[in-house]
Order: sequence, then structure tokens, then C-alpha cells
Amino acid sequence: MAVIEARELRKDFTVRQRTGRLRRERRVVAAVDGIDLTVEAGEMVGYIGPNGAGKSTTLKMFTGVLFPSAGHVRVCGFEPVPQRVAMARRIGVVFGQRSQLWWDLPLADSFDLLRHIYRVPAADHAARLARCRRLLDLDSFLDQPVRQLSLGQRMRGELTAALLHGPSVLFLDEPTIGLDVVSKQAVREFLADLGAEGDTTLVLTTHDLADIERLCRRLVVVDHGRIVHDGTLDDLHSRYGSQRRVVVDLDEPTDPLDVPGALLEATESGGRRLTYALTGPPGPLLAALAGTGKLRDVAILEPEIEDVVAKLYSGG
Ligand SMILES: Nc1ncnc2c1ncn2[C@@H]1O[C@H](COP(=O)(O)OP(=O)(O)OP(=O)(O)O)[C@@H](O)[C@H]1O
Repeated sequence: MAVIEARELRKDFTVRQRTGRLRRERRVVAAVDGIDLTVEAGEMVGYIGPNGAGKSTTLKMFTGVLFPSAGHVRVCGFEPVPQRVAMARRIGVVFGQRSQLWWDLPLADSFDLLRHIYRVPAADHAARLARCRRLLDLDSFLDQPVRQLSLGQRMRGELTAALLHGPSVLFLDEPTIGLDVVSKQAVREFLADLGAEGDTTLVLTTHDLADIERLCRRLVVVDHGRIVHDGTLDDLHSRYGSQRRVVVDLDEPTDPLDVPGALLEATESGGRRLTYALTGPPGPLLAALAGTGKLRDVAILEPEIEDVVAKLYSGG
């Protein structure tokens, strides 16, 4: 079942620009320029792209914060702006800049207020909160006012707050930005587990390559308000020709092996270290190398996601 359906979705902003000492001109910026997107229940979608690509604007239209200039969008069957209140029960939102917690209250009190606002049955609330306390390690700061929390602690609180009513879709705008290494890891692993359970659809924007690798089974890449790629990370690697490499150490040099699906790229250490680029599965190459009787060590190197994303953002 589709939880998000967007067709020809657009958002234009009118900005006033100085064109002289006193003159200003109105200019229309197409922040989102005709997006078609379907997200099925249980997907983990990374919505990525360079700065200013239109990611946050799209998420704001999905969550009912902004009204589209044109096109059509449904989230959990709701039209986000007109049906925002009804939709709120089905979605969770974590936007770094916006807090859903009460600044002066202890974190635990915010969670309690949210239970009343969303009218969550006490047992469901208790079970979800217990899980978040355990997995996000909340106990040491549950009684502290939100304004005193570190960014990492607050983000763990925000995630909990977004999940206490049991939403079917969770939208996250840069969930790990600015966090220290430990909090980043905690948030990332929590989201990975949540996504793996399959009951919650995750849609997140991120510039963090480790988030992309760990959390995004599907990558939707936007640039200038349009989708320029939609597929898995593996699809991206094959589109940009990134290949796995096999680095082999031998006891003594051997004649070059001619194996289909493997291309000898480099020879070092007097022929004792060979690097192959794989265009097929590694099995035939490894079998041929083992057959020489000189194989000492082998390492398979995955392509670097940094390279792929850099190529993608620079237009390939
Ligand atoms: N309220 C606004 N008024 C005018 N222009 C806006 C407004 N919000 C966004 N824009 C413009 O729309 C474009 C897309 O912005 P958006 O914030 O959606 O990009 P983004 O992909 O989320 O970028 P980043 O990765 O930097 O957060 C940018 O050119 C931005 O300047």
C-alpha cells in the first residue's frame, strides 16, 4: 500500500531581490519543480541532494507545513494541509530546527502531555516509552528541563516524542546533524532497527554518508527541485561505474590471470600484490587465484559512497 503519493508536486517561492540602490525585483524560485513519488509502507527512503535542492520544502509539503503551489500529494490517504489534524495521528515528524517538546518542562512531562494530546492508551504509551528509554538511553536526563539538554539528548527526546503515538510514517529532516559520535550512532542504530521491523515507513533527508549507507534502502536524489535518481545504493554504484576491487597478496609473483569479470588494474611489490576491478561476482577470480597455490591474503574493497555521491551532485 502506498503511504505517500505525490504527482507533479510543485512549490514556488516569490523572492524580492535588490537590482539597484533602490530597486527591487520579484523573482520566482521553483523550490520543488514537479515531483512524482510513490513510497510504499515499510520502505526506508533517503531523500538526498545538494544544498538548496528542495528536500526540506518537499518534506514540509508532505507534513502539512506548506501548501503546494501545484500538483497533488496524499500521505496515509490524507491531503496534508487541509487534513493536517487527522494526518498528525498517522505521522511522526523530527525536524532539527523545530522542537515538539516543552522547553521549560522536564522531558518526561513532555512525553506525558503528548500522550494526552494524541489520546494514546496508557499501556501503548508505556510500552513505547519503555522501548525508547532502553534503546535511546534516556533515563539519565528524563527529569531535566528540555532547555538544559545537549543537542544529542534533545534529539533522542525528539525521536521518542515523534514515536509515542505509534505513527506509520516517520519524517526526519537531518536527524543526525550536529550530534556527537555517540549520539549519532545511537540515533542511527535506533532508526535502523525501527526500519528493519517494517511497521514504520521512514523518509529522511541527510547529508551524512553513513546515514545513507545504514538507513536508506532506497535513495531518491533531488537537484533543482527535480528527482534525478530513484533506486538503491547498488543502482547508484552501477550507474556511476563504481566497482568493487579485489586486492591479492601472493607468496611469489605469478603470470597474470585472465578471468572473465575481473580486470587487472595494478601490480605492486614486484608482482606480489595485484589489484583487480570486478565487473562480475568475485568467485571465478578467487578460484583462479586459489588454484595458483600462491595465495597469501585477499581483501575485497567496497566502492566508496563518497565518490558516487560527489559524482551525482556534480552532475555525473
Ligand atoms: N520560505 C522561503 N522563501 C523563499 N525561498 C525559499 C524558502 N524556503 C526555501 N526557499 C528556497 O527554495 C530552495 C530549496 O530550499 P530547501 O530548503 O527545500 O532546500 P534543501 O534541499 O532542504 O537544502 P539544504 O540541504 O541546504 O537544507 C532554495 O533555493 C531556498 O533558498
